[in-house]
Amino acid sequence: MTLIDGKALADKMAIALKDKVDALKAKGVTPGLVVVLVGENPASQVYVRNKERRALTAGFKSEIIRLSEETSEKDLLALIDQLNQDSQWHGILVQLPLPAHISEEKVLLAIDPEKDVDGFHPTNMGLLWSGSPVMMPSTPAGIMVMLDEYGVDIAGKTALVIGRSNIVGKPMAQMLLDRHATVTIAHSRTKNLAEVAKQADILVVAIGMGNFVTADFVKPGAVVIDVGMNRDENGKLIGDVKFDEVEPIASLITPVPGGVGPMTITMLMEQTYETAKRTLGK
Ligand SMILES: Nc1nc(=O)c2c([nH]1)NC[C@@H]1CN(c3ccc(C(=O)N[C@@H](CCC(=O)O)C(=O)O)cc3)C=[N+]21
Repeated sequence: MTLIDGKALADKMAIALKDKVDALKAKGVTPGLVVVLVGENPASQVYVRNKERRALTAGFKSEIIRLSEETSEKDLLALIDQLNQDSQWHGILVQLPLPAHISEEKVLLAIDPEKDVDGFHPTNMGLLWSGSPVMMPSTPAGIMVMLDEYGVDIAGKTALVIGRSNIVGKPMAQMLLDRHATVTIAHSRTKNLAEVAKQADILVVAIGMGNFVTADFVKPGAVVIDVGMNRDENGKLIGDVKFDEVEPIASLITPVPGGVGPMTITMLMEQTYETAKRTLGK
């Protein structure tokens, strides 16, 4: 059995989380997660709906604020300021990508780092890189939980992260480094990528190109984590890894859907719960 079942693990963690949330509610704190969605990006709509569903199942207070594509940067920043002040919200998530006329950097800077459950604020990114993380980006955090759950030995192993985004690639590399892997970050300018990838014991693929990683990229017995969320010509959700070809070679592999995606949402919930719990002593 080589499959890492992210959906099953997410469901298992959701049950445990519900109990933790009930206990926190008994102490008078209900975790609150607010999601801000600007525009009509259909893919974002699906993710946001999944987040809402999981938040309500966990017993959170949850709201989606939907703003039109034409919302000004100024109005969005004013809304974030208001949510920062509002004590019912422990976590604020502004769904990315934002429309082109809004500066992502300004928006992420505006979110109170203590409510930044995505871990995208430079303060939280810096804390992660300096070895004392508080808020961690959900996707790589979920991948670390999956690796641990499936007993993957990380220390001393070679890990290759393909993709260098602030959201996945960079924090993923740091988390693997923190667990004593020998980490390489590859990207679109990397030469001989297949050869480089073939050295890796742990291969994390986050480049956003459907079926990009084929059998010739994969060392026999490698652990392969597919962060990709692409649509094929029929609108079907596919990963960055050509699953059918790579699965027989890998020792463990995540499917798409049902792998990294559900765990991303679960980690967001866990992080919002932890953030709410931290307010108890305040
Ligand atoms: N500020 C911000 N934070 C994010 O965490 C964030 C974001 N912006 N923008 C978009 C990406 C993408 N993302 C996903 C989360 C869950 C699934 C997910 O649940 N996927 C399911 C199925 C989804 C389907 O069927 O379409 C699965 O893989 O099994 C996918 C993608 C969070 N993101």
